[in-house]
Amino acid sequence: MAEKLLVVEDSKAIARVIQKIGESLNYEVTVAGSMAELKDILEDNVDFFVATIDYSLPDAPNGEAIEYVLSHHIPGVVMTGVMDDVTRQKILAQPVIDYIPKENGQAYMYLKRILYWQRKNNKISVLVVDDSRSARLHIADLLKRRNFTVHIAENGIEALEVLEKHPSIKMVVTDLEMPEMDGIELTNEIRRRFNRDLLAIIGVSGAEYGSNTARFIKNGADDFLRKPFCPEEFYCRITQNIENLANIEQIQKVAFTDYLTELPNRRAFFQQAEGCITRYRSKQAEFCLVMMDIDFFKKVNDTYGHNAGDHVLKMLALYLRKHFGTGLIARLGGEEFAVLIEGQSKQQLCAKLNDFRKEISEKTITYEKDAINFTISIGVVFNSTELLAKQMSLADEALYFAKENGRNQIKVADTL
Ligand SMILES: Nc1nc2c(ncn2[C@@H]2O[C@H](COP(=O)(O)OP(=O)(O)OP(=O)(O)O)[C@@H](O)[C@H]2O)c(=O)[nH]1
Repeated sequence: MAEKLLVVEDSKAIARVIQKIGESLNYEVTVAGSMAELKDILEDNVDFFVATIDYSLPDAPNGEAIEYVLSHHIPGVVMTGVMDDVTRQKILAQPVIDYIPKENGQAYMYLKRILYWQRKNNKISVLVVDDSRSARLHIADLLKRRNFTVHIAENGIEALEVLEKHPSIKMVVTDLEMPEMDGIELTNEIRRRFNRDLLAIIGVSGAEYGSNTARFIKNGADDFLRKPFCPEEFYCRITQNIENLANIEQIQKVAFTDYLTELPNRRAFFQQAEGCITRYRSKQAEFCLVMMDIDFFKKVNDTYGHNAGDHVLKMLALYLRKHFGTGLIARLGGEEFAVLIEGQSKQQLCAKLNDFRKEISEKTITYEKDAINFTISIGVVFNSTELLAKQMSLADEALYFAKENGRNQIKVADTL
């Protein structure tokens, strides 16, 4: 079910922009154009995930709507055209998610980022490390407003223990001066265990120690906040670092995934196969490395078109997932796939592969008005102690032999 976004805004044009932003993020949007409308809406329904609140409404000109929305336990982002410092302080004294001056189009881009992350953040854990209880609670409170899952620690040693227990932690916000182990030592220790792709570190320290910014960064921190900091700066840095991690994750996903079938690609297969084989060997399991190729695939493309060919590749990937999902499957390129699986015995693995080959040969794939039949050839090497590249070349030779021998069959490398 879609989360609900409440837009409190008297300008119809701005409300429409925010509504569009909300809908593009799959929020179900309700608009209140005045304080009176807001009261009516919240009388019947307080089930809103988040609200955007215009500071000045015709019937509530001094931010009254903010307190009203927050009193219904609805987290709110304040949008305002009033830019003076007194208003800003008044807004930030309340537990709002953020405060956005409606200066230009960037304000709406920033709002979109907030609304996007507000839904994702509850799956992201952040560790706050500070020996001062009040500082810890303040940072934890700011993070909870943004929906993060928060862990806390009083010093570096405790922080390492918490990190060990909660591998889901993606970000550490650490103070500098702490007993037992300070923030710089902690940053150093964390970087020995987690690289920057997996975990971000933000160092925090008092204004009088200017050089600490560089010390934190040189020791592996990603960012730095000087105390006392304002909530807006804190949120900007947190969001920026979370977005960096998400971008790296996305780039890695793209680099290791086949775009068409969404199976792991050749790079991913080479990266993961050695580890799989080592695991199979250490538990003395029977295993095999399989190279698989669609027969006369060019004919499928020539007869039914390239899109139909793509559909066949996607369907084969689905069947591979269904049959060999517990192993490692990859599309190596074109119409060639690799599978690494363990089983009870060579016979059982052979039977499994043969059942798969047979099922594919009997299946009819429909694409638009066409019914497409195709077969696959398989080359396999069992329990090989050779290096991965050699195992792949042995399975490939067996595959070539299966093709030469008439296709739609399995050849085992050591029977060549
Ligand atoms: N639709 C589609 N076709 C692809 C893709 N990648 C490679 N191909 C096609 O796969 C075909 C492979 O042809 P061949 O190497 O001659 O092999 P084949 O026709 O399967 O014949 P054998 O392997 O000898 O049985 C070529 O026509 C490629 O254009 C893809 O992503 N989508």
